[in-house]
Amino acid sequence: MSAAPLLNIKGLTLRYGGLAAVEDLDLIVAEGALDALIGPNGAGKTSLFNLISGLTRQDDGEIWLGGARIDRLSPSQRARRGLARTFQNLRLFTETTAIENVLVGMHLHVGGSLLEILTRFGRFRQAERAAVDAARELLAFVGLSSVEYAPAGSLSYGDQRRLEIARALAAKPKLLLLDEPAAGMNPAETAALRLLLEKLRAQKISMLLVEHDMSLVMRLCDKITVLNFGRKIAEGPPDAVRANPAVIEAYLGVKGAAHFRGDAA
Ligand SMILES: Nc1ncnc2c1ncn2[C@@H]1O[C@H](COP(=O)(O)OP(=O)(O)OP(=O)(O)O)[C@@H](O)[C@H]1O
Repeated sequence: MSAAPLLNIKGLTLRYGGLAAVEDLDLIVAEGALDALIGPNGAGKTSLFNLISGLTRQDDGEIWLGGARIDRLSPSQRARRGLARTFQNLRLFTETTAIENVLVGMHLHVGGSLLEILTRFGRFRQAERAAVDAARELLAFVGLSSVEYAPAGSLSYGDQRRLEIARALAAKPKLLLLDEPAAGMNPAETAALRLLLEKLRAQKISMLLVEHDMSLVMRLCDKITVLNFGRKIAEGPPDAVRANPAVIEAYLGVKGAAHFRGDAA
């Protein structure tokens, strides 16, 4: 039995001149799913994340979230509808503390501008106490309790990635888009990330992740969609995708079929 679609993408197309970065793409993320989007460099993964989150506008097609069409909304309107994302290149406020970074992610719910939250100003003071408690809980959830008041930029790379996830979670998203969450992580950090994503799945947060770490993707995800040159070339559970000849061929020039065994390299 398949769950209702939370994200429903229909015929999505984005062109840069003569090049289709994303072409006639259909994609569904079901409620509660933990799905992955993979493909060789330049396949269109980041372009698709930018389209979903509203940083880029499509040339064709539709994006629906929770039964409402969102593809004409601004990024912040989409965020208010329950969409959150992390970025391939971290986008934390490095000079401010970990907890303040989470509080910034919460501003959709607490009310008030970034500046007002950071300066603890005016009528937001009352809401602030509850927000700080919630931010603490989120930091504990991702395993960062011990560094609440450390500047974000002083944290290890793996901790900064987890802080980005905490900040994204602060907006209470229905769907979390994770752009290469394991990039640059050591094996211990990747193992901790995997546990974190499993905890999020247990909390019924739907996730779509772009990830090059095949071991992580193969072990963790319900469904994998494979892009190549902007088009979907395969989709299905990990076992089916890793055995798919079109997928192996798409990666052959990159790292070869061994890429898909899901073994730690
Ligand atoms: N702003 C842009 N202008 C022109 N072409 C672009 C632009 N952004 C992306 N592209 C092209 O669109 C295609 C898809 O790029 P995209 O970055 O989405 O791929 P990707 O799958 O995320 O790659 P990677 O794994 O390297 O991050 C590529 O051919 C890329 O060169």
